[in-house]
Amino acid sequence: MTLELHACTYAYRPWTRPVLDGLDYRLPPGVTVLLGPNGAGKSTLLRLAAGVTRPRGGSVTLDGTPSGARAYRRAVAWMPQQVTAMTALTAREQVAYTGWLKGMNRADAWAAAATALVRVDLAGQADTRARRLSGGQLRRVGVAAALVHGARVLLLDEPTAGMDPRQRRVFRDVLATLANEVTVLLSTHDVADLAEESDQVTVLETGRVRYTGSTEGFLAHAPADVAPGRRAEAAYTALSESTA
Ligand SMILES: Nc1ncnc2c1ncn2[C@@H]1O[C@H](COP(=O)(O)OP(=O)(O)OP(=O)(O)O)[C@@H](O)[C@H]1O
Repeated sequence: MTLELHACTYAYRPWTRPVLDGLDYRLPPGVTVLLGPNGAGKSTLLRLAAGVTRPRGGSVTLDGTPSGARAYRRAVAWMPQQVTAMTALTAREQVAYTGWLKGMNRADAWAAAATALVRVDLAGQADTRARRLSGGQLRRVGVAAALVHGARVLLLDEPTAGMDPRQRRVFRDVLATLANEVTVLLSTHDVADLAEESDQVTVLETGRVRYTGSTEGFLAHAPADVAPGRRAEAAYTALSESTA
């Protein structure tokens, strides 16, 4: 299962400097955490990988299937940075609707939505209108929607933003169970929280891959005397401060 961006260029406006300029990126199996400062291009990369945005140049493929294809859309799930509550729908309806949009029949989508909500610890709110949920709960609806149709690649844009510590823990547990099933790329600013639990780390800076490789290799950038719980942050800082 190889998701690949090849020579991808993307600018939000034709006259502005591209956010990504000829980017080559290959997503390895397992869980990869995508780090980088504000504006580095993480969301843009995720949107291109999700096929919701088309590159101006280059290609995005999954085992050779182009991102515009229906098979690609079924295989890849994307959770946007802003999860929007669908007015009038309950949490379960919103998740089921995503499954239906991805090609599931209504009955399967309805059943899978319940299972996905259990996985993100939101079964108790299944019948609550999505617009009444808190920001953190709504993000969990977004995670459930990404899980509902059995995608093989999950692209999650800051999934833990706004979650309280308990919900972060739930999310990390979900991630641990997913690790053997699917390929995950998730962006986060919670360096300490997630980077040490991932298989790989990618650091993006001004649209360029500053580091991509094993989490172990990433952590090795931390100074030797750093306490174990602080290694990810220290490694990230060291990488950001070193010259390219
Ligand atoms: N809709 C848009 N229109 C114009 N420019 C945009 C738009 N979305 C993003 N950009 C610009 O593209 C660049 C990359 O943004 P992007 O959201 O991909 O970065 P990011 O790494 O996800 O940042 P953050 O950590 O703040 O979410 C930034 O300079 C941003 O201002």
